[in-house]
Amino acid sequence: MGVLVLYIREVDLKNFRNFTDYTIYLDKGTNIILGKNAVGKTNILESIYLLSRGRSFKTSRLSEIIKYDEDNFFIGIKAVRSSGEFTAQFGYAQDNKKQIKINGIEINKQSELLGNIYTILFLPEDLYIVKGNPQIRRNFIDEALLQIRPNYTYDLMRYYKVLKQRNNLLKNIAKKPSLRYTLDSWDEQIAAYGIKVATIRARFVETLSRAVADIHKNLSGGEELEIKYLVNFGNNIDMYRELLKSSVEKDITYGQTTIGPHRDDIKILLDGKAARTFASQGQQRTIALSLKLAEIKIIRDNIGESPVFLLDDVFSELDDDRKMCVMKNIKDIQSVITANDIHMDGSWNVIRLGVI
Ligand SMILES: Nc1ncnc2c1ncn2[C@@H]1O[C@H](COP(=O)(O)OP(=O)(O)OP(=O)(O)O)[C@@H](O)[C@H]1O
Repeated sequence: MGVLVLYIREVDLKNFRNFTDYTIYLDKGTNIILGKNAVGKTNILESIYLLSRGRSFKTSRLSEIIKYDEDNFFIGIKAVRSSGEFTAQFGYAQDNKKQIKINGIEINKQSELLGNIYTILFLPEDLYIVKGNPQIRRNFIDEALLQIRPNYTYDLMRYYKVLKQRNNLLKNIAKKPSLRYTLDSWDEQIAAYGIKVATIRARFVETLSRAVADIHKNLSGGEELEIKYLVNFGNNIDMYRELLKSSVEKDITYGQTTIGPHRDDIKILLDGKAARTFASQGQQRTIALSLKLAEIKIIRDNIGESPVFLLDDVFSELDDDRKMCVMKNIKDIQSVITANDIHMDGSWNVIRLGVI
């Protein structure tokens, strides 16, 4: 892992979404991108995220990002890091060609891009980490782990691969019961990988729960937040194997494995009550924000420097006290915040897009 980027100072965009040729200059601290709807504020966050993670949070098709009627896009980032200037460039042409350069040198594997610029993204829909279904919470944990512990990708991929194979076999057994004897070997594998995934997730949720409690108390003016990883298959491999065995008839009927970490959940408790059903929309948004801030703290503790915090439309539904508290909490890290307007005084860098 290279030296971590301390802060981004410039983003150059060419034919990127609605920008033909645009440069944005950022400060080390809080940056607020102001503008009316559809001027391209979120697109700027998307460009930074793309250079950090190698993919967009809006689309899986890079061709969609190219400005209409053009045939390629380019993003260039200049950053200041302890060892000097750092540059990263990402070019993509219509014919599916990517060109990625770090400090002017072309890299062949996209994975080499990762671990240079760390970002944490907050989107309005992150409210659904609290409010939505368990899959959204699992995704949040998995995404967080991928930045902190890149090898986790392999554990997760192996688990999902075996799960898919077991599910296919369950469907085949329904048609041809004599295949049933082959289940045992899959159960062994699925239990081994499943325990690994759940253990890594549970450990991370414990760390997250410790980190988020103080942050949330501070943001909310005293509310107690607690999160717990809920395993649906017991806490050891023997119990897991037993449960796989005892649910086999149900699994064959549904053609799906009903036990395992792909069904786990993360319980979020606000003052001891389930935040999913009990908390208000503003409280849920504050919880989501606290979780992201806790993620930043964990990355900082692990890596030694803070990620860049990208916040899309964070102020909607937060009252003035909570807004001020958010600004106070992020003042020591680099952040890029989009907003339609801002009615607060502070020493931040304001970038106005379009005519407002
Ligand atoms: N490939 C593209 N080429 C040109 N323009 C595009 C492309 N993709 C998206 N756009 C334009 O980008 C604009 C949306 O930008 P963005 O989502 O960043 O807006 P925003 O400023 O965040 O708005 P809001 O305040 O409503 O969230 C839309 O007008 C859309 O038409």
